[in-house]
Amino acid sequence: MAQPPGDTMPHRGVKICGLTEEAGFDACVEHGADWIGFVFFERSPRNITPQQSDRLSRRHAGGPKRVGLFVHPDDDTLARVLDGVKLDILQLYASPERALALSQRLGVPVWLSQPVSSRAELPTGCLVDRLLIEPKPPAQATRPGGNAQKLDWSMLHGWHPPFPWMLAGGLNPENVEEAVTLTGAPAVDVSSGVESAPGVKSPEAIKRFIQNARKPHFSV
Ligand SMILES: O=C(O)c1ccccc1N[C@@H]1O[C@H](COP(=O)(O)O)[C@@H](O)[C@H]1O
Repeated sequence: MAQPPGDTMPHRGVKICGLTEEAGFDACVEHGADWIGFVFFERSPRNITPQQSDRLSRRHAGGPKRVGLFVHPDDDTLARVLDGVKLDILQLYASPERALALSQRLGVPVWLSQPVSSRAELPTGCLVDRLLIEPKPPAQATRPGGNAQKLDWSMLHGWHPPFPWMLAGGLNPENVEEAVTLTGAPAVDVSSGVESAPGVKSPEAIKRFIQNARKPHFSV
């Protein structure tokens, strides 16, 4: 539903994904990110071990919820990571059925990444706690996300699904305000767009991304 500027705006959720070092993590806490993501995927420049993520996470009690990102994880991988670090939410690249089964078995909220390339591919239902709407990766990509690739936001125009979702893919401090204005996304996720080098977060970019994502806007 469109809202004129000046009305009470709903809180726009912000997730900063792929934290590996202290400065980035501290910036997320300081500037009020809702969620931070740890990537447990070896082919990512943001890959982190359970022990490293646990050390980072323990720098601050409370703060953003800790999201663990997994790409088609087997049961052993999940068990090993969950043994090493406390995660509040699992973000999965998996089939909806596998995601649902894991959520029921592990008793942890599960988000599902949903790559799309056209409006016709937008999901009509959600079996888990939230969907992340993002572009399909380029043909030569070595990972399904975290490629700084932008979705064609126009495909989300007027899309108001009855389930929680989040916009991801190619967002950065400069374009996030336009992205939320055009899509009405209730929450946004960024990884590459707040980095000074692959896998190294920029505290300054994190601050600007969070501020710009939450600027009041007139959603269309
Ligand atoms: O960040 C990664 O390295 C990554 C690796 C494998 C799967 C997903 C990954 N990141 C997620 O991809 C999207 C978009 O990222 P970007 O902002 O375009 O870099 C986001 O959901 C990240 O959580």
